[in-house]
Amino acid sequence: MIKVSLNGYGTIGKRVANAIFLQPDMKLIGIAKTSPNYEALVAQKMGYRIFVPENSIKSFEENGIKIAGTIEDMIKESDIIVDATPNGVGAKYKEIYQKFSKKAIFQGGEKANVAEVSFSALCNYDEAVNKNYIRVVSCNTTGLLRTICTINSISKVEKVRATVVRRAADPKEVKKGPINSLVADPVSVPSHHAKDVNTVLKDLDIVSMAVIAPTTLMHIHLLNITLKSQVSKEDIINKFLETPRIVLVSRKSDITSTAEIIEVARDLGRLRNDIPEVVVFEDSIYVKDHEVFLMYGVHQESIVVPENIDAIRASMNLASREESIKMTNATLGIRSGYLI
Ligand SMILES: NC(=O)C1=CN([C@@H]2O[C@H](COP(=O)(O)OP(=O)(O)OC[C@H]3O[C@@H](n4cnc5c(N)ncnc54)[C@H](O)[C@@H]3O)[C@@H](O)[C@H]2O)C=CC1
Ligand SMILES: O=C(OP(=O)(O)O)[C@H](O)COP(=O)(O)O
Repeated sequence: MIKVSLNGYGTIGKRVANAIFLQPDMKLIGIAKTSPNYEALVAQKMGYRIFVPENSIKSFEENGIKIAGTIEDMIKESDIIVDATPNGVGAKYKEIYQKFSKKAIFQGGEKANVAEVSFSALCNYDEAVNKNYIRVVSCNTTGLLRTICTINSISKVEKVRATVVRRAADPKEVKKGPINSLVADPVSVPSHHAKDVNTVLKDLDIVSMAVIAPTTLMHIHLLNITLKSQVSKEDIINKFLETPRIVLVSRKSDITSTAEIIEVARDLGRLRNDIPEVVVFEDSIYVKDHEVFLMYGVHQESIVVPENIDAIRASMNLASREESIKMTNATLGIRSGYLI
């Protein structure tokens, strides 16, 4: 059993901790938090061991939270740490991981150079095998890479033009906006998403533009992909249907929005309404000569969760790409085919 700990128990961290807990080849050592807020109280209720900075022990204990030790204690006890702390904080923690010769998985908010490799399981699992420091790319980049690498397996992708409609905030974030505007973010082109895709697919011709929309549920991507050879709409649909971590919504289900996708997750009783799969609108797939157009939704809070689990296996060389993806999907209930 590989000993794994989770530093930064927020939107991503709480989901990855739960996923680690469910893996048959991993043991969750504990989670680290800095503030004794509701997330720490829930973690305690879940039965996780909680580690905190030395100077915060008193404030946690005053809030009725039992402490298992300091964050350094947790790091020392682990073989590998998943760092899901806020953007830039992971890079500071890297010094501590290095000090104790521990491997670490970072998130997409960190700069690419924090790690030896940026990671997307379907695209470059093998490149990450045995690496000490791996960065799971951001939610939007994970959605882009999963889709592009899948289409590339039926015909070589020569060019991608992507428009990313970003959710403004996660549902729990009370201070973020906008509430009454679409914001070009970044206003400059290309947005950082194309650059981030190039950390994995280094030679791909990709340009992305992004706007932020006042919604919390999901991102939506509008893609225009140029292929080397023409493929049919059916070829693409069939490939998506057999690909793990991609699901389709069809005209039959009458789903045309992120709200309805999340409602299906609620109705299915999925934990936290999570949909780690890329959700492709089947009717948006359109082929014109060598060009493919499509739209899909990305559930920002959960799409990177299976990638983190596979990144741990790659780093520890625990399983092949196929074995790891299969085990992760089975334990987390991640599907292929139609969402409903
Ligand atoms: N929220 C999202 O939609 C996605 C976020 N990411 C990336 O995941 C990373 C984490 O983002 P979120 O989970 O959204 O952030 P978050 O703010 O929800 O969670 C961060 C957690 O880290 C804790 N923390 C803060 N400083 C700390 C420290 N010094 N030591 C230990 N814990 C500390 C906070 O208390 C909080 O619980 C970022 O790199 C982000 O870019 C990636 C994909 C999607
Ligand atoms: O990494 C993300 O988005 P991004 O790929 O658009 O930068 C996550 O959704 C976090 O974005 P945030 O920095 O707006 O919280």
